[in-house]
Amino acid sequence: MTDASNQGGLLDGVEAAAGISVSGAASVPGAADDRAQLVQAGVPGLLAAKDPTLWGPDAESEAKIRLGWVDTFRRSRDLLPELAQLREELADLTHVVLAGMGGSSLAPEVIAQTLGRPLTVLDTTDPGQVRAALGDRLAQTLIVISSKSGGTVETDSHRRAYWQAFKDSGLDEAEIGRHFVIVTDPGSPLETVATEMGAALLLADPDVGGRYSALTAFGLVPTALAGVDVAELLDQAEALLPALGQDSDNPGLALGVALGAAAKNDGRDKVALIDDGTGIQGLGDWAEQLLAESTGKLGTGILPVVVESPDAPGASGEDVLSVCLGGALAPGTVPGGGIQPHAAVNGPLGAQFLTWEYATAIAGRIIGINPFDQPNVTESKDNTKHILESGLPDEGPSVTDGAIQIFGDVATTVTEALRDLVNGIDTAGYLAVMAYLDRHVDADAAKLRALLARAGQERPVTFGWGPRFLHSTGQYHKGGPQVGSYLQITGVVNEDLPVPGQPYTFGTLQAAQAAGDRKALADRGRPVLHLHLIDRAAGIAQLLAAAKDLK
Ligand SMILES: O=P(O)(O)OC[C@H]1O[C@H](O)[C@H](O)[C@@H](O)[C@@H]1O
Repeated sequence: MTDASNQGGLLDGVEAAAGISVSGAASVPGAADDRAQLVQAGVPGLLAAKDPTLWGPDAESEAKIRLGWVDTFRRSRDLLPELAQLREELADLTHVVLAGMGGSSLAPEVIAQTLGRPLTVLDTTDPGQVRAALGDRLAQTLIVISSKSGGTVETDSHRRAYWQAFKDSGLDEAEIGRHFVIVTDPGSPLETVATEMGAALLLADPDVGGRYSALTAFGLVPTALAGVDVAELLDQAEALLPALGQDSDNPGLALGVALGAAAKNDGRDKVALIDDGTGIQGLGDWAEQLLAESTGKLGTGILPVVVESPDAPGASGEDVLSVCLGGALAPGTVPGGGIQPHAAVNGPLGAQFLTWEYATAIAGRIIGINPFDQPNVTESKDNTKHILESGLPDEGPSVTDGAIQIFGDVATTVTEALRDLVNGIDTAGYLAVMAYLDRHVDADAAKLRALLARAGQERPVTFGWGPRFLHSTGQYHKGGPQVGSYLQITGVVNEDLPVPGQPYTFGTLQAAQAAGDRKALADRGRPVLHLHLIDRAAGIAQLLAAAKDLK
């Protein structure tokens, strides 16, 4: 392993096109050779032309129906007139809520946050968070139900809860239908449901997988309804496409080679996605799903680690490729205040989406996996289904320390349990913090990531809200290298919420999701510490204090 960090103010080698620049990527050891091989095989041009053979015969049938993202911006333009009309017809519904998991909500969240339009994103089963959304400006709410498969349990539960809430508010069925917009793939069960509900229906590009769907109806419908000028994003992607077919001046190729070569040749199989603070908000969370689900399989993969800022713990490390991402810096510049990254990706959001998608497909070819499947995602879902049918596991805490119950015979205090977990992280491993909590009310729980990274002997630490991360890093945890340690945090539910028409509540569903994933991880023999907060605010404060104490 060599130190590819750059100590100067500028990163070596800038590759730029259509406003997007990738700097520094060429300095990754082995990158030049990997790139030469790709160029010799004609890969840049073939990928831009959607050749499904690039990942080998096993991946070919899937790749055939999953490369639409390359030029989906063309087909997405067909949505624009309908979206403009819908926005006009529904102008009185000023509070736009999006219910969707993983690829059906991560891109719209980045788009809305970055372009400054309000969008409430519901990607949780936490009863408090769902209840708060339902209670917020219901009469003015337009709820977008987004699901590619049409069968995702969280999203179906949100649909049911909103329908019931509108009903309880005194609306008749025709009036309720007007508050719903459905986004799904042609032929999905949700398409039929939309018709039955009398909801507006917008169909997505079926040749694009969920995590590559930023510039399809999944990214565009909720954000356009929230007031974003989405045509601009499509223009930015369109401007980039010609460069993606080239062997040089191709930012997507530069980034993909850097990601793949760092993992394959340089032992840097974790990538820190560092928000450079220049205006694109949440892109790391979106790229996290793209990289984790696309590469984390067959015991290999690239672990994305979303890092809050360049000076946050975990932005660098001996097995970490440090990549700054943002919108406003000039090519070759890096943000001040923190580490010098290996690479920086600057440029407009529409082009960022396409660059990262292309780069992920290139990295997938270099590390030898199919970047379009997610073979292990169903495992936790199946466990959850089974638990919902047979009941939650009958287990009690081994000890209660203050506001926190500790499960498993691991330690007598939270500090001790955390210390043991952190000290036990594998040499090449990582710690994943998985919080099944309300990401607004319990937002402070996310501070654990940096605190544990500081205490974690230079090991990468990721943070995910459950069940949202199950649709993102969850695939990597189960399909990637088996070197993870896991901290699962659950919390008391003071006021549960039924899922209308189902025999379970949101609280039970959330607990079953946590238990299902715990089982999937424990079955692999990985260390899983389960802490349950019997008072959420006090428990989070206690956890943060304990994590601070570790150093
Ligand atoms: O859009 P949906 O079909 O509801 O899927 C939402 C998410 O579900 C699964 O977890 C997939 O692994 C994700 O890639 C997907 O984004």
